[in-house]
Amino acid sequence: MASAEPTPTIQYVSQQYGDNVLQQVGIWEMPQQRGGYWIVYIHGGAWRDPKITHLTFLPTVDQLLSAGRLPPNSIAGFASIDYRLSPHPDHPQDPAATPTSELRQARHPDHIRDVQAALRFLSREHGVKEDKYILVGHSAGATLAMQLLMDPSSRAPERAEEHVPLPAAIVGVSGIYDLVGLDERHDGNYTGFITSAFGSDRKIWDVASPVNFTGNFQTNWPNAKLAVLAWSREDTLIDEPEIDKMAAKLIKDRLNVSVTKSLTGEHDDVWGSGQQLARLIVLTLAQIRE
Ligand SMILES: N[C@@H](CC(=O)c1ccccc1NC=O)C(=O)O
Repeated sequence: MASAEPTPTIQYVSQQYGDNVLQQVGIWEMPQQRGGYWIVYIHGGAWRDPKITHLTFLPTVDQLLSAGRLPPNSIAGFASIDYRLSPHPDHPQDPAATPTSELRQARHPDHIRDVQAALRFLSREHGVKEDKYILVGHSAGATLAMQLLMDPSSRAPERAEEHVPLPAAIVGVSGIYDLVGLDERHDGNYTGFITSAFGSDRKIWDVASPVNFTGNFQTNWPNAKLAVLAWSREDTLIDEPEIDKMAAKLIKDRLNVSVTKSLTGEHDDVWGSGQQLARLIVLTLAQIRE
């Protein structure tokens, strides 16, 4: 039956979930395929790079739709979250001449609050429900994915308006999980962007770092199916101890963890063409649909 299935049509919209221009989500919805998982992406860019936006997920969406590798009805849609960014010295803004809604002056916990607000919006407006999506984060986006599980306000079932749906699986790609350790191993070269995002108090960096989470990830994420951690040995920005320490913490907390170091290329190559993220998503889907 070569000609049976028409190619699924997919509509792209971007929608605001807040007043800042960066408080928006890109959504690719497959209306005729309700019932499958949503794939929700959080981009990286060190919490500050305005050139890395939700649209960096587009090559992955294209790959997944064109490759014909997705089982029928396995995907309900794709969403990619923008969130308010911190200041970047290479992209200065004049506060006197810039509308507040365009200022990039976020400071932790603004980034994670925006991710939570975006997930609530996606749940309300698009049916992205608890356990019915895979959360994929790259670099600082992987930090945010883990921070979602660390934050008690993510889990407020008694207060419906605050409740944030948690994913069935998380895929952390080239993630930052230990802010102090990462900066130390890079001779303080990351102090600038970490300070821009978290302030100068390293005690706050430690509390915000997923590897130092004093709670238990499994307790906070009781319906977890799978945590995937992926990294490329050719990544010159994020080194191996990041994925190793994160894996150790998740395993200690008794989550089902899959670690792969078989990505290739530089830090941003793992999402650049979309091929590697698409492959990770296909594998993750296969594992959680078993
Ligand atoms: N392009 C970023 C740098 C960046 O994204 C980055 C640098 C080192 C380690 C991790 C990084 N990104 C994580 O989200 C910047 O302009 O600050």
